[in-house]
Amino acid sequence: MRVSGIQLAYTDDESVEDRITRVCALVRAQHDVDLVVLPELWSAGGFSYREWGTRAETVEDGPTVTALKQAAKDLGAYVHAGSIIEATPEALDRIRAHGHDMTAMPVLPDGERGIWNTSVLIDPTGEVVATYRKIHRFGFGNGEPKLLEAGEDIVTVPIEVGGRTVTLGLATCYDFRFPELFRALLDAGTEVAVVPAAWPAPRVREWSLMARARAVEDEIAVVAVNTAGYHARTQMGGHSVILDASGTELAQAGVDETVLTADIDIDAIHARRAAFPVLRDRRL
Ligand SMILES: NC(=O)CCC(=O)C(=O)O
Repeated sequence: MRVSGIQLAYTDDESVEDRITRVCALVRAQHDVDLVVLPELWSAGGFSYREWGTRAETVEDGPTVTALKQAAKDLGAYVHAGSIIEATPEALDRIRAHGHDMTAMPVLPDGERGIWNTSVLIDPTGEVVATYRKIHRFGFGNGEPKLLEAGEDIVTVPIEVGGRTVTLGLATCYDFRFPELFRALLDAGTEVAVVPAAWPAPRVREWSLMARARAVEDEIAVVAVNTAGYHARTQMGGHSVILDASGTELAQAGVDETVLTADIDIDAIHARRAAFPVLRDRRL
C-alpha cells in the first residue's frame, strides 16, 4: 500500500479558503498512491482556539470535507482528511449565537456540546467511509477539553487496496500517549494506524518516541503526519514518519513542509507478528 503524508506548514496569515485550495492541489499532485494523509485540524488551525468558532463545520457539507471529497475522486485514492472541528447544526446555531466565539460559550456538560475534533476518511469515489472523534482531548482543562466533546468510539475501517482489504485504525495526536487505545485498535484488527497531528516542537521528541513505541508494541504500521510551520503563537514540530510493524522508518520528515511517501508491505506486518510473536505472550 503506497501512502503519502502531507506534512503541511501554515501560518495565521493564510486564509482558510486559500489553505483548502492549496491542500487540494497538493492532494491531487500525489499520483500513484493508495492513501493520502493530512494533519490534524489543518484547516481550522490546530491551536487556533479563537478561530474555531468561525471554522467549525459539519462533515456532510462543510467546506473542508466537500473540497477533499472532490480531490479524492479526481485522484482516485483514499484521502484521510486529517481532522476538522465538527459541529452539529444545533451546535453551529449555538456558536453563531455567541458571535462565533467558542471561548465565550458557556461550558456545557461533556455529552451535550455537539462539537468534536473529528477525522474523516474519504474513499476513491469521493464518499466519506469513516469518521473518528478524537477520544483524548489535549489541553489539561483548557483548549480541547473546554471547547470540544470527547469521542467515545474506537474506529477501524477496512479499505480496498490492490485487490486486498487493509484495516486502518484511526487515532489523533494526543491519543498517542494512551497505549491502551492502540492495543484496542490492534484487537479490533488494525494493521495500519493513521495518526494526524498538530504536535508542537517543544515535545516533538516525545512524538517521535511514541510513534515508534506504538508500532513496536502492537506490531502495526504507523502513518503519523504532523503539522509544520508556526500558527497561533505555536511552533509546530513536524517530524512526520511512516513506520513498519517493527518500528523501522519507511519515510520521515524534518521540520519543514514535506510530502513523505512510502510503500507499506501489509504481508510484512503479519510476517513480523509470526516471526516475533510477542503478542501471543499477553497475559492481561
Ligand atoms: N494536538 C494535540 O493533541 C497535541 C498533543 C501534544 O502536544 C502532546 O501530547 O504533547
